[in-house]
Amino acid sequence: RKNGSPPAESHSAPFSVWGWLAGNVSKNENERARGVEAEARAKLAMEQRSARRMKQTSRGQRVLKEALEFCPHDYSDTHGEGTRRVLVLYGTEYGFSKEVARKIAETLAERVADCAPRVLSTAFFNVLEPARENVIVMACSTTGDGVVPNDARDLHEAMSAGVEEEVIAMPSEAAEKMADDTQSAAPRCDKHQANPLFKGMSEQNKFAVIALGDRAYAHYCRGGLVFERLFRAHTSSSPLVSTGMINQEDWSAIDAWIDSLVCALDKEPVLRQGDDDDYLLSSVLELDSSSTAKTSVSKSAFANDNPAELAVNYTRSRPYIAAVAERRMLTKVLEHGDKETVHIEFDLGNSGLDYRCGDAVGVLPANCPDIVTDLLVELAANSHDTIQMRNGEEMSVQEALTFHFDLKNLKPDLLLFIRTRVNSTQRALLDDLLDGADPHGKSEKVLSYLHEREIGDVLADFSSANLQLGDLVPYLKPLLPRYYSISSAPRAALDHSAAIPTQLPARLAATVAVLKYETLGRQRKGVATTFLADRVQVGGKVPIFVSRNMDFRLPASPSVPVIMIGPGTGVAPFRAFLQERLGPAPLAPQGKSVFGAYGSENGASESSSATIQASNWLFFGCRHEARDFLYADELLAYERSGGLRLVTAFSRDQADRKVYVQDRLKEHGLALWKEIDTGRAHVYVCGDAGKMAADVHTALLDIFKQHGEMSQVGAEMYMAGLEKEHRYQRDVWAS
Ligand SMILES: Cc1cc2nc3c(=O)[nH]c(=O)nc-3n(C[C@H](O)[C@H](O)[C@H](O)COP(=O)(O)O)c2cc1C
Repeated sequence: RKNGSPPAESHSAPFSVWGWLAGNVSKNENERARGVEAEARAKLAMEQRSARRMKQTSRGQRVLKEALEFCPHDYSDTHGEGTRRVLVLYGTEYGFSKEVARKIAETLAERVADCAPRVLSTAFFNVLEPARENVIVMACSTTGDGVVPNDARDLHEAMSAGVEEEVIAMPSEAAEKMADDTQSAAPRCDKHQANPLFKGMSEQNKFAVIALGDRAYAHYCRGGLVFERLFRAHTSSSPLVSTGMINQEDWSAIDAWIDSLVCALDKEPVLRQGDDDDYLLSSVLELDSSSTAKTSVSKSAFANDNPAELAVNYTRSRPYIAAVAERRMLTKVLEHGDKETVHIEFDLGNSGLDYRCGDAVGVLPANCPDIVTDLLVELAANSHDTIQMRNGEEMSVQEALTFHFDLKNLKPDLLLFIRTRVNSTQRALLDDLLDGADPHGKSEKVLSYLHEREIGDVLADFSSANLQLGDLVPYLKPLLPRYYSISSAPRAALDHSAAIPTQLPARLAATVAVLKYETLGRQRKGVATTFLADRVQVGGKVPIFVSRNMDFRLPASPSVPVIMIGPGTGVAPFRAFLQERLGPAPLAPQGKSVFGAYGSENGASESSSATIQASNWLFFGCRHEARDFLYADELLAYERSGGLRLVTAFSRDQADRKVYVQDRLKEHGLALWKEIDTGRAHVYVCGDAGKMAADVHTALLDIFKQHGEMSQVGAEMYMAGLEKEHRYQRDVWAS
């Protein structure tokens, strides 16, 4: 700092020694004080660093220990000669792959001789020494638009070093074909360039992959398939068994794949490890005995973690309990069937919870008290009774049913269990229902029966079973977090925006379409959406955390044009994008109606080209301008200010035909083509992964064909090029 000027921040720092001294002491004293201040600052920084390190290390230790607790084996028996070291790694976004990994480990421990399976999250891959594992089994899901889950990203990056790029970016169909063929050639991996962690891997290190996904998505099981190819590259060999590709939660297919793995391992010669120590076990044992925060984990497991991130890294198991700061309805319900969508804002207080535009918020919901009460009555249970959870923890029945169990999405094997408890009349009914079902009780008939029912309905149908809650626990799924695209820009982004007059409070907003429907003559409610829209009050608390979405990011330069396509709640991340680029919407003074107040005369609004200076283009669609035009006032205000080019498609506002965003895209085909090809625009799509995303994709290809004069293949290659340059990004979900 020149001229001894005080550090800029001391003016605003509430307890700054400097700020206090400056107004009260002479020049000499000032200088001495500055020295004291500098010393105090250095000491504080050191203390903070050491506190962060403690937090970082103890968090790492706890998680590693938690992860390894899934090991069904007694380690002490498994170090002898002939024991196979099997590591089951999982990469998960929503927890299903972890469940599958656990089942794999349990089965292998039970059915394969000389096998010591352990389970570990991919998030902790850097404690691994992959070359010292006899077998690595990987269970990995796919998220976003065909990418690996967040917790597997670092592993993906580390394994990708030195591997030819085409292998990593291989299209799904080719990858699927390869996955089916255990003999196809291994992709090339340059061992000199490889990450040191994987350098020692060879064909001695066997591997197998099970990819969890959903056929509704364009890139089916791509996350697992990418890892399969990376393992092929590093070991220069093929998987032990064909890669499993699992659609949704198909446990029969999972069991069949595990069976094939058991057979393959039975046939494999038992290899003895050169060393008897299990390095992973040693790490955990060391953790057990370490009372201080020494970095005992081999290879400094958490060296890559960014301490700043760790300090504010709330997760689904350690969420931030946020207060609801604001909630408002974004739609008007005029008749039965109209959509209900709410805007909800969480106060982030001093949490330090950090997010970026494009990220999603994970919400841990609570079940509706009516369902819980009905179930307590059905089970003749007292809410204060206690119950033992799967992890051994005891809690009240009320708490377990409210926060921990999914009471709506039921597993088919629940019916198989109930069948063992009912009287003969009800057993005959169940036999009929289960006729033709697989060993897990799954069939089309069973799924459609369960689809219409919640747990209380099933228990009422088979009341003679006389069940206790404890009986049901193994058959109930855990209540999972729900994810919503964040519809606000973080304060940090807004602070940098020229348009912000004052600092805004740290908040996080979500846009939630409320799910209400009827089955069997009863009103049903979506768990999380009605929790957020109806049950939690302003000021009430909600556990939240952030789910990163690295594949949905604004270009670094604010001058790069963006084309945003987001019908319905798909507009959520684009509201955040607009806030980041333009500042909060320049709303008109209070008193204007939210709906249609600024719309153009013919109902569909579009800015006149004379006023457009913006490189922000938004295609929004909904049913009716007057009912579900989300954030109409804000979007139209941006448009009026010249910051946004807005194109709307109100599908049901014209009697003769329905108009969707893809139709509007085609109407603006030439201008879009110029913006993409000449302007180097980035294109974003958010919303329904099924019909909307596919139709928009086709519309874009048609535009490339027509205005770029390309063939179908040429247009597809052009699109692939955009994707590779991250200029075509999608945040889509299957409804
Ligand atoms: C937002 C979202 C995006 C998804 N994207 C894909 C995808 O691109 N391809 C796919 O096969 N499955 C996709 N899925 C389905 C998941 O992979 C599937 O539900 C899996 O069982 C989840 O496992 P996990 O809980 O371990 O993450 C997606 C699911 C969600 C919620």
